[in-house]
Amino acid sequence: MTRLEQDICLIGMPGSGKSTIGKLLGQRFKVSFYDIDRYIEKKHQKKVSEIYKESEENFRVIEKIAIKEIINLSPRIISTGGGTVKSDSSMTLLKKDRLILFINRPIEEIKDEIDINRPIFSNDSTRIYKLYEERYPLYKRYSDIEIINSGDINLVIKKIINKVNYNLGV
Ligand SMILES: Nc1ncnc2c1ncn2[C@@H]1O[C@H](COP(=O)(O)OP(=O)(O)O)[C@@H](O)[C@H]1O
Ligand SMILES: O=C(O)C1=C[C@@H](OP(=O)(O)O)[C@@H](O)[C@H](O)C1
Ligand SMILES: [Mg+2]
Repeated sequence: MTRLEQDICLIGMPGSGKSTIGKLLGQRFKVSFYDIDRYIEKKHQKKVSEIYKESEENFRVIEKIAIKEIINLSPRIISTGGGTVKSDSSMTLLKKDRLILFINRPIEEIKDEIDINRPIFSNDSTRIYKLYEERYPLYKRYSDIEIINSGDINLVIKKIINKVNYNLGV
């Protein structure tokens, strides 16, 4: 497949690989890619972790405005932040005309890699398990396809392309 037949949005836990995979898919298909967090950082000239630390509520408002602006730019691929699924109205905007992929990376692999000092984990490495429990139903609810992200990321990209094609009957 040389063309990406369907616009895509990636959801999943923090550290699951959404930003990395979104960028790789954009390069693979030579299509436009936006990462919501990077867009927010450019727009506000501030780290998302700082905005989030000041107030999650305010961050979710900023995030929803960013989603509206990004959608107007008609990107083919969008990577969300791990908590975007907490806002039903944000997900309704993203779900329209887009295939939603749940990037599910084994928690142990996420835990081994990420900095637990991220504000979302409040310096507590066990917090990620609780977060996964809380959010898993949301990732399932909003996704069309689940992708296990484990092992060679290039093989994961291939798996995504195959699953997207299969889903579209291509
Ligand atoms: N399959 C994989 N193999 C090795 N490292 C991975 C894999 N998937 C993601 N990563 C790494 O995990 C880290 C978090 O990825 P990132 O794309 O920032 O996740 P997210 O945007 O979901 O928070 C990055 O360092 C990335 O390179
Ligand atoms: O899970 C969350 O609530 C968050 C995840 C982060 O994005 P990543 O999933 O890309 O790390 C970022 O949007 C913000 O710090 C909040
Ligand atoms: Mg990210």
